[in-house]
Amino acid sequence: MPRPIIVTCGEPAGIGPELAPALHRAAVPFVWMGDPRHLPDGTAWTEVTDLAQLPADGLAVLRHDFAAPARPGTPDPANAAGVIEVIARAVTLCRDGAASGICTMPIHKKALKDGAGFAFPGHTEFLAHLAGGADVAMMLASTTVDPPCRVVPATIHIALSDVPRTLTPDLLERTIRITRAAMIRDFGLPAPRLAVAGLNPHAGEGGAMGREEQDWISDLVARLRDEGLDISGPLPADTMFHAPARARWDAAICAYHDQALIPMKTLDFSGGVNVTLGLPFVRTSPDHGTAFDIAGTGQADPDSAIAALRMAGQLARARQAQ
Ligand SMILES: NC(=O)C1=CN([C@@H]2O[C@H](COP(=O)(O)OP(=O)(O)OC[C@H]3O[C@@H](n4cnc5c(N)ncnc54)[C@H](O)[C@@H]3O)[C@@H](O)[C@H]2O)C=CC1
Ligand SMILES: NCC(=O)COP(=O)(O)O
Repeated sequence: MPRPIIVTCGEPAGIGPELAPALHRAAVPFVWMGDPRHLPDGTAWTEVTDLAQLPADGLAVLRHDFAAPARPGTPDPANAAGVIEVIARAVTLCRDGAASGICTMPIHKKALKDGAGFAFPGHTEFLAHLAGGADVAMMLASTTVDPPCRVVPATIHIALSDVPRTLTPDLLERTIRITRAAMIRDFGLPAPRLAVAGLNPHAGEGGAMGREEQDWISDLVARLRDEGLDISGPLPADTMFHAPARARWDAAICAYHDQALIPMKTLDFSGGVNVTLGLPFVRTSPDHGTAFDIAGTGQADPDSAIAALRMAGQLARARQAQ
């Protein structure tokens, strides 16, 4: 049997735990790690201790006891440490070879900061840290639209006012190279076509609306193209995401979070998958967050989580075949 994917429980007060019973639809061997008290009432689950021996039926649970039960919509600071421990434990299982990847359910960053002093903006940076300081990038990938929309923000969880000084030539070049390597290694595209979004409206319109494109982004893209990369840009971001434009690239490297995530989530919110590129193990996640406003109401759509688990299985198989 292939090694399973670990599904981390995420924030117990969010929608993560209630998505677990639907995940079998991904048709990927997986184990859910968390506190069984946080699963929806009536969930059929079986505790596993050996990842090579999964039960034939019901939800396989790798137990991690938390300090407190969950109250949907209201995170308990006492549970913050457990959320973090589960992620770290999943990484250890991957690195030990017992699991083939991780699919994380959403965390609430502020709840973890307030409850346990979590010092990372999100999973992406925490996982990079656990991997010994890996150079990573965040990709959001659609799964149900054609042509696909795969976007990689070069800057991630920072204030918009900090973007221009944080987006350096070094950061953009590293993000482009991480993206290209992952498209080849993980997505099976030997010659990925990359597009780079401009920072400013109309990609600066020749300096009339901002200078970064003229001052350095164009030169960086030209240098990488001379090196042999199939790369275009800087492109005006407002006209690069409609279907005929997406048909010209396999992944778009964007300047900042919302420039990347708004088009992807608008096109495919229920099929969107968050993938961390550049890690030594596979990690995916649904594109949505903890959705406290609907947690515990039964309204949560499991499709993005199912797509994320399915993609984790695909990426893990691709790596195992290498
Ligand atoms: N991978 C992760 O751990 C992620 C964590 N987050 C975190 O989640 C928290 C809440 O973030 P928000 O910006 O409010 O985004 P959100 O995605 O949690 O919610 C935005 C809106 O979409 C709805 N929604 C989200 N997922 C849904 C689903 N599966 N089915 C039906 N409706 C759904 C919610 O009810 C809400 O109205 C924040 O702390 C954020 O940092 C956000 C994205 C990813
Ligand atoms: N907006 C995407 C997001 O918050 C996911 O962050 P991460 O937890 O995957 O780093």
